[in-house]
Amino acid sequence: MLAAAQSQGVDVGASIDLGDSFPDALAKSDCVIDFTSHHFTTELLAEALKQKKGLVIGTTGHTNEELAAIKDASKSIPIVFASNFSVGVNTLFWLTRKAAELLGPDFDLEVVEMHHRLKKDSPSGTARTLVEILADVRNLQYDNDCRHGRFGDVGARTKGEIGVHAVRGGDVVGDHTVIFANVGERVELTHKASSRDTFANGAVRAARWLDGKPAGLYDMQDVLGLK
Ligand SMILES: NC(=O)C1=CN([C@@H]2O[C@H](COP(=O)(O)OP(=O)(O)OC[C@H]3O[C@@H](n4cnc5c(N)ncnc54)[C@H](OP(=O)(O)O)[C@@H]3O)[C@@H](O)[C@H]2O)C=CC1
Ligand SMILES: O=C(O)C1=N[C@H](C(=O)O)C[C@H](O)C1
Repeated sequence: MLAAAQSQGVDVGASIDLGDSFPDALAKSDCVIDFTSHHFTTELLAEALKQKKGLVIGTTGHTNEELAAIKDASKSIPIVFASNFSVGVNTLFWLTRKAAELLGPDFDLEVVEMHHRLKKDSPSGTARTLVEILADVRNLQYDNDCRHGRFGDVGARTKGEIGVHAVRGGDVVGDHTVIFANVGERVELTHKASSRDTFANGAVRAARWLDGKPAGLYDMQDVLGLK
């Protein structure tokens, strides 16, 4: 993260003393860039609200309650919340919506993601966002209509399901493929990240963009002007 910030001309000199606690560090900061665990989200929101600081949240794997708390906090502070900070994946989000609209309801929808062996949450936040985009186009819902993998005598695929499959191994930075499959043809949209710097650079860009923004819930598409 520090290297990425430096590459964007941000002063990350070793002389900056952020103190020994999160509240101390936050008091000396303009905003927080959060890539931790969703278990930290409640504490993060409480302190940011107390100190009226903006947030850039990249952490994934939140519960519905934590997602609701982020939305609620954004009524008081500006928050950029993005499952993926890369320019490529945000373009994939845009392309996925367009392809789903153009290909229409006859195409079966499946999302496959692969990440390094240390990743704790599944499916990835990016895969979840992709499914949410597809669900939005099809008038489906992530919680009800997303099928997480298949095992056993589950029967034939139904039209109203969107499959999502999480593969884990090695040091894979992050691969995502959206499959649109019909009888006789299929379209696949794939993004592969090869360096984590792409996420760090995007998060620093989001933090700069956030400066001076009013309270609200923003995403990386807002930062990149893709909306
Ligand atoms: N939106 C995006 O573009 C991206 C999002 N991510 C997401 O970011 C998150 C972190 O991923 P990754 O960096 O691989 O994970 P790591 O486990 O490598 O790092 C997480 C860091 O957060 C710290 N941390 C965890 N829990 C807490 C807590 N409760 N309080 C304070 N610090 C905590 C850990 O400290 P310690 O080691 O001491 O436990 C560690 O330094 C994941 O949800 C991941 O999906 C990742 C990359 C890109
Ligand atoms: O944990 C990771 O590594 C990543 N997490 C994010 C996600 O869950 O989508 C983004 C990226 O794919 C890397």
